[in-house]
Amino acid sequence: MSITKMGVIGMATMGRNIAINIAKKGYKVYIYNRSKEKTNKIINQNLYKNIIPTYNLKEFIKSLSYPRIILIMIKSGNAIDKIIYELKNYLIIGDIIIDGGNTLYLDTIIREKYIYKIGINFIGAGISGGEEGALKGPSIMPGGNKISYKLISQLFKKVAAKINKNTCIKYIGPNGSGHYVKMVHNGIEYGDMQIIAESYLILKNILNLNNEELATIFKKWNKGDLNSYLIEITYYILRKRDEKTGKYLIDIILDIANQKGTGKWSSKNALDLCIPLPLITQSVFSRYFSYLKNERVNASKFLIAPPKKIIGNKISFIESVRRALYMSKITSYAQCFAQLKFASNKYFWNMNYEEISKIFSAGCIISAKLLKKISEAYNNMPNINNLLMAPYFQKLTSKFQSALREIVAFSVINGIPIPAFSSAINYYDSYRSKFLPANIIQAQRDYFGGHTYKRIDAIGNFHTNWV
Ligand SMILES: NC(=O)C1=CN([C@@H]2O[C@H](COP(=O)(O)OP(=O)(O)OC[C@H]3O[C@@H](n4cnc5c(N)ncnc54)[C@H](OP(=O)(O)O)[C@@H]3O)[C@@H](O)[C@H]2O)C=CC1
Ligand SMILES: O=C(CO)[C@H](O)[C@H](O)COP(=O)(O)O
Repeated sequence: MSITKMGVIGMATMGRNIAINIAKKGYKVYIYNRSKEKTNKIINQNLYKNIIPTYNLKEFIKSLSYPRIILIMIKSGNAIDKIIYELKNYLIIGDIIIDGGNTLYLDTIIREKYIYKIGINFIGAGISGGEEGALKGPSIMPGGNKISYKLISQLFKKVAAKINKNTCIKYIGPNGSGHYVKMVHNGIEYGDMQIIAESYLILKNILNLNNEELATIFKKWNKGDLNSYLIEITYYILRKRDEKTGKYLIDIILDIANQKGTGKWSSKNALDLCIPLPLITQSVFSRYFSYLKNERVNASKFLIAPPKKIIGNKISFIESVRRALYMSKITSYAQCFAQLKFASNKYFWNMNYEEISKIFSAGCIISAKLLKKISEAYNNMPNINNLLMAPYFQKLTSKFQSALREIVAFSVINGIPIPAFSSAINYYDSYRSKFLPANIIQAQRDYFGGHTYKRIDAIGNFHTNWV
């Protein structure tokens, strides 16, 4: 069946730009937004004749042909339930609703079940790329009923980002799997942003570099292994001047990092699954630390910093920071892909990690050169438990670990907070540890609570009368 038209609900940043993107590909796009101002704004821009405004849901649905394909791009949470509740009055068996927002995968699992029961197909699609990606080609992670996905796949392949011969969309799996992958994508995004921020802090505080010098370093890094969207925009951010004052904008931006919460979802999920995700969790906590601005300012007057140690060779220090950043990035992706694997097994999603790394390769916030190495690693070893064990990453981390150790130690000695960098080396060391001191913890649990322990020389649970 050939699709020629579809509907988009929600004309804020993402919905508007995806609607334009779809229209550019020659489809008729009927748009609807709760408040009419956003709809009128896009129409007044006179962009494409095949973007057609509608002002209530009834009119919106009537404009579409069967099966009606409706992409919802609105604020996640209750708003999605409300809109589905209204839509359900007008939809018939076989119509397709796609939730393209940042929805919690657990909500998608519930909604898919409910909507499927009434005969409507539901796809929970993670979409990444921000404003620019939505317009030029985002990375799309669809989950849900595979037959419905097949109906919309041709259209969405035209909309998605392309890199080399790869189109950044692939069916992920049933029910909430697409939104789960988007959640993990955002966890990676939090980690990447935090380790870039820590690199900036180390270089700024230890080497006293100015914004132009810092920008030059990021520009150079972007030409090598660290090549990524986030490193690229950091270069532009560091050079941007404030229109009002003429000063560097970065020096005027308050050091409080906000969040909508998807990074927190990743961390909470890892805690629920009982799997380690320290770098992402430290990145979430770092945003929480940033909120304590007044307390931090006050504490800085009373809690003494250590005396500054001077570094020897500036050039080799910068190279160590680059290696520390790359090593941290690798451990971060290793943690997050291990999280995907654990969840995929638990929920029977049968995820393909090679394909997922390819979807992340362009159009999204975490697009990076490293993802090519990750997809190659999964191509060679599809069932590997942890990316650190892939021969390429074994070799690379054994070479780069000393730089990360050096930078973490030097930052700690100088009193520079680097929670994500230090969690990266701790993850690496914990993962490669044949022995961890959990025997002490287990003995303590048995001592105070009779919780029993296992022995290395016998099978079963044992309890000791410790006193
Ligand atoms: N911004 C980004 O960079 C990215 C966002 N996303 C996700 O995509 C989705 C859309 O994001 P974005 O475009 O930024 O928009 P926002 O998340 O800022 O949401 C604003 C839109 O939601 C609509 N809305 C809010 N509540 C309701 C409701 N109860 N009923 C109907 N409509 C409602 C608003 O309508 P009204 O104008 O009437 O208020 C408006 O169109 C979100 O889930 C977001 O998390 C995903 C990737 C990137
Ligand atoms: O999904 C996104 C990109 O992939 C959004 O930009 C996301 O909302 C940013 O997350 P937060 O507001 O929590 O920093």
